[in-house]
Amino acid sequence: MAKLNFGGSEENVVTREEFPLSKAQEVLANETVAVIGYGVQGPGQALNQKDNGINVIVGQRKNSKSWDKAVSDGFVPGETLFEIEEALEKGTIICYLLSDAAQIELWPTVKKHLTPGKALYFSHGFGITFNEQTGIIPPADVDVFLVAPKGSGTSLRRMFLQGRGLNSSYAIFQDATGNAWNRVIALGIAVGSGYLFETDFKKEVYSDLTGERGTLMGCIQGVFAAQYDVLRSNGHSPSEAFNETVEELTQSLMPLVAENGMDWMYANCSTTAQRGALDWWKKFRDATKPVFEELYNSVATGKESQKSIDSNSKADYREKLNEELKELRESEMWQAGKTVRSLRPENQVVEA
Ligand SMILES: NC(=O)c1ccc[n+]([C@@H]2O[C@H](COP(=O)([O-])OP(=O)(O)OC[C@H]3O[C@@H](n4cnc5c(N)ncnc54)[C@H](O)[C@@H]3O)[C@@H](O)[C@H]2O)c1
Ligand SMILES: CC(C)(O)[C@@H](O)C(=O)O
Ligand SMILES: [Mg+2]
Ligand SMILES: [Mg+2]
Repeated sequence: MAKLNFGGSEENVVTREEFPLSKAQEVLANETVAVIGYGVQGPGQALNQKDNGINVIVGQRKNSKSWDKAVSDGFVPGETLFEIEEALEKGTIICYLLSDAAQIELWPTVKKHLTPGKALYFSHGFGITFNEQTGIIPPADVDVFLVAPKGSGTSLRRMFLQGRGLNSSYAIFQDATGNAWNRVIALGIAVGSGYLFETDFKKEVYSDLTGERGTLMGCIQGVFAAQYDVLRSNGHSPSEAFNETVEELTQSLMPLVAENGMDWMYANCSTTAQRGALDWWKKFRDATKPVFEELYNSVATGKESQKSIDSNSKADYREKLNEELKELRESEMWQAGKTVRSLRPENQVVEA
């Protein structure tokens, strides 16, 4: 395990150089990895493992869209694709990739199949950390660990196919076999992680819930909407407001920030932009910090996890979700975005 300096703090990370795929294949040679659930993470992790030569099977409800997707992705019913219980029985490592709320419902079934020496793998610290809400308490004689890709399952697969790798965190909650570290790192490499950084279950879920509600999705949509509204109410056209709020960020500036960092970005725009951005960033930090404190507190007190469990278990969950997504999709800002996206040259149909 390498110790790397992250802005002055030493942290443990595991790279592919240090733990190559050949080592992961060796560690997992006698294992059957059962990926339970084929939603967003399921396909990314199962397909990457399959392409990496790991003995992977999928457990999914029959007569579902996800079952059909698994078939069209190359998993074969009766050979590498099974009903959930059959996969649980066959698997020596159970990758529990149902939605966090569904994991509660299926837990008694999963527990039944966790015989001594097996491993229970998560991609989130949710079920274990909030066990008073989820009831997920594994038996003491199985390994329990997580690999949490820091991004969507869609990106995990795409980046794998491009020869790249998404970063993941890893954590061990229970080492019953004495081999949990090798198992979890091997899985982390096999699912296509670029590198792995160490965490624990509680830190993973607190940071993940904060991030997705914060800068990754909740906050960014709120900030987009605020700036777009101000531009629109001051007479700017939708195309101008969208380009200046979203399109330039995602298409031009963020890829450069990703490559070079924010100081480089500031240094490589006009002196006018530089001055303004330097003057304003602290004001935005100070304005949003209390909201982030409120958010973190809501995560740490278990309010966010409870809300997510409650809403997910309602019968009209999908219907309500679709209504809320429709509100976003049909907002003027994202309708303008649809037109803007269609105008990107790579999205234009070129006539011969
Ligand atoms: N979505 C992501 O990109 C992402 C990223 C990092 C970590 N995670 C974590 O990975 C895990 C899986 O998340 P996901 O987003 O892939 O899940 P998901 O919401 O896509 O659901 C996964 C599967 O659960 C099945 N399912 C739902 N309810 C069920 C039930 N009652 N009984 C049986 N099957 C049921 C669905 O058919 C689906 O195949 C979660 O712990 C999540 O927090 C997800
Ligand atoms: C992809 C995300 C937002 O990082 C993940 O945490 C999720 O829950 O889907
Ligand atoms: Mg998450
Ligand atoms: Mg996340």
